[in-house]
Amino acid sequence: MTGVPVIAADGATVTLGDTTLLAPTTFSVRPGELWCLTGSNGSGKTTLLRAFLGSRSLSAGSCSVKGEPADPARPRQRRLLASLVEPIPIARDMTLHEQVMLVAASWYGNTPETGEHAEAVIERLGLSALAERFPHQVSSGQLQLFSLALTLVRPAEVVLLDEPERHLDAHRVHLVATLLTERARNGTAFLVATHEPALVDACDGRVELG
Ligand SMILES: Nc1ncnc2c1ncn2[C@@H]1O[C@H](COP(=O)(O)OP(=O)(O)OP(=O)(O)O)[C@@H](O)[C@H]1O
Repeated sequence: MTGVPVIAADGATVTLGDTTLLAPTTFSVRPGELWCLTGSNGSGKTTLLRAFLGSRSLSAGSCSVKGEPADPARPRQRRLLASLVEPIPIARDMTLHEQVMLVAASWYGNTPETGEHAEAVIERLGLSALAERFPHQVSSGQLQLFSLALTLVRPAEVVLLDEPERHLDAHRVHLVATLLTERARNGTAFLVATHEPALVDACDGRVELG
C-alpha cells in the first residue's frame, strides 16, 4: 500500500514519575491499512490510543495525524478521526436506530446518505432486528456492536479502536473483522488494540508493545 502515513508515532513515550506507561514506540499507518496493536495487559496499548486522542500527553516523541500533531480539538482532525477508545455516551430514551441516524446526520446532514450509511452499518453489524430497541433492551455484546456502529457510521479516514472484540462471540468477531477489512480496502486506516487472534490475522501490520 502506498501513500503518505495518515497516522504515525515517532518515539512516542509516556512516563508518570518513575513509571513507564508507554515505552518509546515508532510506526506509521497509511491509508487503506488495517494495523493492530498487541501486547500483554499493561503494555501501553490504551495509552498510545489516548495519545492520538489528546487525552494522554506524551513525555517524549510525537504522535501525528496527517503530518500534524495529534490534536482532536482541531476541527479537521475531528472529521478525519473516529474512535472507540473511551465509552461512547448513549441516550437511554432513543432507539439504537435513532442514535445511529443522529450521528450519521451530524456528519452527512439532511441528505439520503445519512439513512444509507446508518442502515448499512446497522445491517453489517447484525443489528437490524434490534434497531428499534432501547439500549437497556439489548445484551452487552449487542451494546458493543451498537457502539461500533456509532463509531463506524462516521466518514472518518482514520479509526482507532480499543479491544473491539469486547463481549463478542466468535461469529460477531468475524463480522467485525470482515467489516474493518472491507473499510480498509476502501481507504480507511485502522489502528486496533486487540487480544483477539482473529483480528490480528485480518491485519496488514502489527505494533507489538512490551
Ligand atoms: N494513572 C496512571 N498512573 C500510573 N500508571 C498508570 C496510570 N494509568 C495507567 N497506568 C499504567 O500504564 C500501563 C499501560 O496501561 P494501558 O491501559 O495503556 O495498558 P494496555 O496495554 O491497554 O492494557 P490492557 O491489555 O490490560 O488493556 C499499565 O501498566 C498501567 O498500570
